[in-house]
Amino acid sequence: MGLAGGTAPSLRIDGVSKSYVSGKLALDQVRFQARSGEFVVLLGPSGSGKSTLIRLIAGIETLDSGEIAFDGKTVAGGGKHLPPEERDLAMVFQDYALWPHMKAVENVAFALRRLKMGASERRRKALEMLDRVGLATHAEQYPNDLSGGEQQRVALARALVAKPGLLLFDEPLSNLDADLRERLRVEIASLTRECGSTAVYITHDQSEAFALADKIGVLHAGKLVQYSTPEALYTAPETPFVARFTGLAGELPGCIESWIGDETVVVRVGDTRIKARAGNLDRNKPSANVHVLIRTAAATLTPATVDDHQRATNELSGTVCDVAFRGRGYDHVIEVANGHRLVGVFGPDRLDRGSEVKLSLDPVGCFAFGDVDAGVTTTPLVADRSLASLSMSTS
Ligand SMILES: Nc1ncnc2c1ncn2[C@@H]1O[C@H](COP(=O)(O)OP(=O)(O)OP(=O)(O)O)[C@@H](O)[C@H]1O
Repeated sequence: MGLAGGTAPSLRIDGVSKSYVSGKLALDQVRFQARSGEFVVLLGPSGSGKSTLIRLIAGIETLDSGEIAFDGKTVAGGGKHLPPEERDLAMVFQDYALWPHMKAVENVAFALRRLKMGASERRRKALEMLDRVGLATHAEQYPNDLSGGEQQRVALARALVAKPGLLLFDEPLSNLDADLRERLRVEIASLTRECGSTAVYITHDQSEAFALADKIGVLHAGKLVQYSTPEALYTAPETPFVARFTGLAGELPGCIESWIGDETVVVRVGDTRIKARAGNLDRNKPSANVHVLIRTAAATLTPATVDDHQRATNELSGTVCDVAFRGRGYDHVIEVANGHRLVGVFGPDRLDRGSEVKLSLDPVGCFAFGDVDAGVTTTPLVADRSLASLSMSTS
């Protein structure tokens, strides 16, 4: 059975704000567009407004101001609010949300109830869809007799069976263990793309976001702080928050020594110089003290040699503090100048704790930011191993 259904709508979110009765401003002037068939991931920490935004798109919540349009037609805003059942969408929830009194096949067939087809046709399509998600043999079981991963597959089949124009995913993998997450993530990606639907997927997991997205929107305290391709987000984060939330080895304080053009600075850090992309800096507004934020993938590790006292630009010396086996190689924690640490520094060989090393930093993965938040740490908020292998040559 081919999955491609009707036409997938483009999606426009325009200046959308939402506050709750508590007075809490959950979304503040959020604006982005998705093309027909695009897979958008909204990434942000807990409380950043992800669920609120996806619920507004679904029509489960009403917005305060702004507009949501599918294919240029307003579904919410300006006094209009189309109910969820009139939006040609399906949603996959974190907690599966299956009907406990219905068998798997009945849960899936239920999504076809509004279409003009007989019960046997609905059942046939539901069985086909369960087969597509690998659950043909579980069709007659009730949700309570299925594992979490199986229940989420039923929920995925239910979302896909009516071939909706828009698919919404509310952290669908967060209740599953690591191995299952990875397998189901791949299935979600391939089935959604085969279906041709426009998709909006929310998560706080950056590796999931990078693996799935055509576009990633990063939410921070109700604001969409960056909306771009995964490659652009990784190589050109616009704020320290975005850089930190998408995986850093660490941050080193320094001061600007010179500019190269308008986009690159040379920062003096201890006894070395680091060439870095000028994050939020403006060469016309001097900002002497900055932090260099360093991607894990930007750091290449080699054992120190006797002539290493001559430091080239973007080379640091350090000491291995910790080493962890990661299958394909090893992640190291390296202490560099003034006790600052870089974590998740990948190398094919184990370098023992206490050994002296040389770090070469690719300028493409180094970002100089002024005005970084107070209380800046050298430990990234997120240091995801799976991103350590991302190439820095995507810019
Ligand atoms: N029903 C509600 N009533 C009052 N405040 C709410 C309600 N729902 C969410 N909020 C608040 O709005 C803000 C955004 O919440 P939201 O659930 O959208 O964030 P989130 O990024 O999805 O977080 P999480 O990942 O923890 O679900 C939070 O500060 C939250 O406390």
